[in-house]
Amino acid sequence: MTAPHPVPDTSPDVAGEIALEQAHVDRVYAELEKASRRASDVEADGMARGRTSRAGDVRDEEMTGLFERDALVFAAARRRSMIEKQYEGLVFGRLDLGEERSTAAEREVRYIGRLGVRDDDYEPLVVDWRAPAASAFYRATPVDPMGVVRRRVLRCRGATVIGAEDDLMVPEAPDDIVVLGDGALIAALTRSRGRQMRDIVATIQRHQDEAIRAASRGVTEISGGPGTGKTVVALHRAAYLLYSERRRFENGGILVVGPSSAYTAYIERVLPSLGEESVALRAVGDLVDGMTATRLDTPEVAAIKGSLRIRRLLGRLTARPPAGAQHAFRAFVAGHAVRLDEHVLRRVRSDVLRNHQHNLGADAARAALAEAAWRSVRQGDREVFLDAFEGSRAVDEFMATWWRQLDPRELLLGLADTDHVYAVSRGVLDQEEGAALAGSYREALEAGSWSVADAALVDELVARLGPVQVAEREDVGFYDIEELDDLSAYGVQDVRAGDRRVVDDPQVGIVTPADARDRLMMGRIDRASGYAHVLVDEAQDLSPMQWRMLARRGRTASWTVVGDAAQASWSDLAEARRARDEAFAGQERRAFHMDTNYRNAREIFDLARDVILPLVPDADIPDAVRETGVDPVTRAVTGSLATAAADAVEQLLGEVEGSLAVITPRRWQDRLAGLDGAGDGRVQVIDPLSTKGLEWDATVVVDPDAIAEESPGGVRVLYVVLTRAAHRMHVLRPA
Ligand SMILES: Nc1ncnc2c1ncn2[C@@H]1O[C@H](COP(=O)(O)OP(=O)(O)OP(=O)(O)O)[C@@H](O)[C@H]1O
Repeated sequence: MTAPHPVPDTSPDVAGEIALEQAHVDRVYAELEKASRRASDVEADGMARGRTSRAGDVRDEEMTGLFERDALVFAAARRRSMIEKQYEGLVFGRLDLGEERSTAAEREVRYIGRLGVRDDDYEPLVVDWRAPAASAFYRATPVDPMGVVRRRVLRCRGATVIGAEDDLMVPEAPDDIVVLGDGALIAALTRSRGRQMRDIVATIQRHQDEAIRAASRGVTEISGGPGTGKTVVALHRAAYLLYSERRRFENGGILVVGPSSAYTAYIERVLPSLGEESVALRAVGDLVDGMTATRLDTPEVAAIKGSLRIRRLLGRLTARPPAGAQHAFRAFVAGHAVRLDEHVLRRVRSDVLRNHQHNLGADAARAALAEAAWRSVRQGDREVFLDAFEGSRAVDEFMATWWRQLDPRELLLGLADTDHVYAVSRGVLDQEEGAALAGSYREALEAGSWSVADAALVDELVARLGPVQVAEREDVGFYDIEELDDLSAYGVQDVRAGDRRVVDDPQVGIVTPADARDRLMMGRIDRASGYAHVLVDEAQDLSPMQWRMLARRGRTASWTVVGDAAQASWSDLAEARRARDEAFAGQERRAFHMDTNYRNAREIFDLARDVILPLVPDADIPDAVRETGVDPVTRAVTGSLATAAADAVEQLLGEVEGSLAVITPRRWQDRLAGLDGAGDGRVQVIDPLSTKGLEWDATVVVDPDAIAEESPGGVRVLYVVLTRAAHRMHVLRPA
């Protein structure tokens, strides 16, 4: 395999060129040292300005001083932290610009780096890769050289230049120009992979750069087959947007959404390495604040929870009286016996819900109830009656259950009762589907964890119900505590108002999250906050309900949407497309297509292509540019699968330098779990769906037929699995 670390080149041409580059890089680092020291001084100075010898009130002018200080210290600390983070490989490119036959004196030299650095005379020593002056570094080609004679990619370790790779943009190099290396891209692609994705800032290709720098407004769609750089391009686009319109995107926020927490862990280093930390990275199961969902439902249940028809069921849940509410209202008010039957209460409820979200509608409901009560009496003075109604303890008690605050999670957990599901799903789900849905909530109650598909349902319910209103501390009075106390009869052991514990039974002690129901209801669910830009990766997998969840976060946002239909694990693509169109709310769209596979060696991708094409003839098949001369190994296993997998792992650990995955369907997971962490942590055992968006140097694919059978997207998920390896792949088929 190729060496993971570049070895210094020692030929005389190279040594001379590297010495020249080193001189410039040294100047840059010296300048940075100075800048870093200046930033520290500003920080120290700012802190000193904020110190005051007088305790007590702060005068206005002092306040202004403090704001200034905060702004100064913030800017200086940010600059210093950026400098520290981008120390490694700070300068990575050089352009020699001029006419084809120009002399050295006539040419302009421009260095490109992770951030811009200027000398004392404000002359640029390095141009930020995102600045317009850097764009020729990515866009110049021999057909359209854009004034570039030579583009050079520098390889550095720390502050030391150890190599360089050149591309000549003119047919013949001027005499004084030395051309080194075989091209930076292939060198980058052959390097081994780690556990986390790296940035590609030194080797972004022209077509990728066009997508990265596309206008910020509207919807930018990036499509392409496996390994075509869609994810990495989208992340560089986020960094570019922050650079080009920092105020808009930093204030409004950029949300990056991926399929799983394994994916967010995999990509989380890319943006910080580009100097950007103010981006929210979320897995689709973590989009609802206060809720974390990683468990996957069976494909049948995921299909029910993801499709739009579930909205009818959710609508019925929110329109019903809460569990425990009385069916009729009876009380003496102002000397009159009032009785409101179930059908009257139902009408009052539906009238109120027409104009109010349930959790925000308690006052309106109380007023409507008073009117209905008055209509049923119509004796005496109306105002006197309404006043008495308002002050009635019986009304308080009735309202406390009839219109209590509803937590969306409680409504979903109610679906663990199959009969309840049948009652609310008539005309929406058949019996089998209803039973499967109920089963999934019993599973949640056993496991104490939500499924990824539940997040979208909770979000939909929050939108219908409104956020749960928590009483202010001083509003939590005797009645509340008394009423909450009763819940202990139903197995509730700990109730909190805000962050205050109001039921505390010393016999029970502090309730730990080991209690599954408690764990499911932990934290406070809130309304979605909006973002200025939403970037969605693996968009082909989102269900219609998940698109609605995203739409709530992107009502005023521009979008970058990345995907490949052939890798979809969601079955009803047409319905998902409609929900997606709705989320974009008619904004202008621009599309970019990526057609070069930078990940897989050609030999590996050929195998994957032969699997997908017979079943999905219109799959978007990219060109794999790199060959290793080594075909993937396919073995029929007659003996123990665990032994065969261990053998494959051992062989591959010797052949590649970096990461390795054993990808196995659910049925073999337990038997292969022991391989996780082997090779000093280089080996990971992982299920097929969780491999979305990830890559390894080598993979062992276990039982491909079972992967296709078990997965909701069938062969499309197998296609994902077969396109995760960069350099080597073994496929094991139980005979
Ligand atoms: N210009 C480039 N220079 C160096 N490496 C690149 C370049 N473009 C892409 N790559 C590498 O190719 C690999 C695949 O990229 P990425 O994961 O973004 O592809 P993808 O299209 O999102 O794949 P998939 O759809 O299969 O998940 C990554 O290792 C990425 O760093």
